[in-house]
Amino acid sequence: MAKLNFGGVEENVVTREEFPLSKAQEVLSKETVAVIGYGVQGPGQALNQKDNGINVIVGQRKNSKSWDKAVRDGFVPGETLFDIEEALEKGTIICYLLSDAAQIELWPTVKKHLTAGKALYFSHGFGITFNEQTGIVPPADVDVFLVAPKGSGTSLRRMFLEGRGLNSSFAIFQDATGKAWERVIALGIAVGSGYLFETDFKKEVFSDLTGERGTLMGCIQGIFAAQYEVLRSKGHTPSEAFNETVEELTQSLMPLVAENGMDWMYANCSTTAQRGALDWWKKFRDATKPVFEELYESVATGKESQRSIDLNSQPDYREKLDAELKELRDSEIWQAGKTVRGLRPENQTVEA
Ligand SMILES: NC(=O)c1ccc[n+]([C@@H]2O[C@H](COP(=O)([O-])OP(=O)(O)OC[C@H]3O[C@@H](n4cnc5c(N)ncnc54)[C@H](O)[C@@H]3O)[C@@H](O)[C@H]2O)c1
Ligand SMILES: CC(C)(O)[C@@H](O)C(=O)O
Ligand SMILES: [Mg+2]
Ligand SMILES: [Mg+2]
Repeated sequence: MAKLNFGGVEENVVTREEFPLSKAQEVLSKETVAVIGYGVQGPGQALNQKDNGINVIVGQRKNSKSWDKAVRDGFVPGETLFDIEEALEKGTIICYLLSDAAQIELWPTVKKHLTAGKALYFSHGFGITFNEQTGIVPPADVDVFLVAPKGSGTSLRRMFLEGRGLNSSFAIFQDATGKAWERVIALGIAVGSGYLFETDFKKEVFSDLTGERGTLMGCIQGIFAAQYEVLRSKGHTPSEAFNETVEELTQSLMPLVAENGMDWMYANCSTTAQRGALDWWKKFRDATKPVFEELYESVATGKESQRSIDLNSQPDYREKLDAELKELRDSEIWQAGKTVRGLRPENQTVEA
């Protein structure tokens, strides 16, 4: 592993130079990688592995939309696409990419097919860390590890097609064969990771649940809503409020942060903006830090995982979820956003 300096802290990471695709192909040459589940991560990981020359098959419920999508994506029924049980039987590495809640339901079936020497692969530490809630306890004679791409499966695939890579963490929970390290790293490279950083199952799930409830999704939606509502209540138009809250951030400023960091983005704004943003960021940090502490605690005590399991197991959960998402979609801010996106020059049809 390469030892690199991350802001003064040394970390061991795996880069693509150090562990090239050719090495991953060699390590996985005798394996059948069975990707179980074809939702969001399933397609990204299965297609990237397929394009990277790995022997990958997909296991998915027949007569489902995801089965049809797998067929459209080039997986062939009876050759590289099977129902879940058949894929579990054929796979030497089982990539368990059902939703975290569905993993609980299917676990007895998966366990049955985990014969000695196989590997069980996750993209989340959820099932293993919260095993008192999930009942997922693998047999001792299989490897158990994870590669957790730090982003959506949609981005994993898009970035792969653009010749880029999405960073992933990796962790080994159980090394029964003595080959867990090379197997997990090979898979991490094959699914299209940028670089791989080491974690453990508990840290992965604690950070991931915090991140998605926090700055990546929950918190960002919360602060968007707060600023938008204040601007609207003070008489600003939806167009002004949306541009000043979301559009400028995603289209202009975050790409600058992605390219060269926050200080560089600051340096490319006016001295007036810099002064104000330097004055105000610590107030926002101090206002939100207690909420992040509360959130982390809720994750670490198992409250968040239990809530997710309980709600997902309700028979009408899908409809309730759709209603909540519709409320978000129908809110003024995101309806205004729809109009704004439609006005981006690249989204407008050219008139004759
Ligand atoms: N969504 C992401 O981009 C993302 C990112 C990083 C990690 N992960 C992790 O990857 C794993 C897969 O997540 P996902 O978002 O791709 O899952 P998902 O919610 O998209 O579901 C995946 C598949 O599960 C199948 N499924 C659902 N219920 C089922 C059941 N009862 N029986 C059989 N099949 C069932 C669906 O048909 C679908 O093909 C999870 O552990 C998740 O935490 C996801
Ligand atoms: C894409 C995310 C938010 O990073 C992932 O953690 C998920 O659960 O979908
Ligand atoms: Mg997550
Ligand atoms: Mg995540």
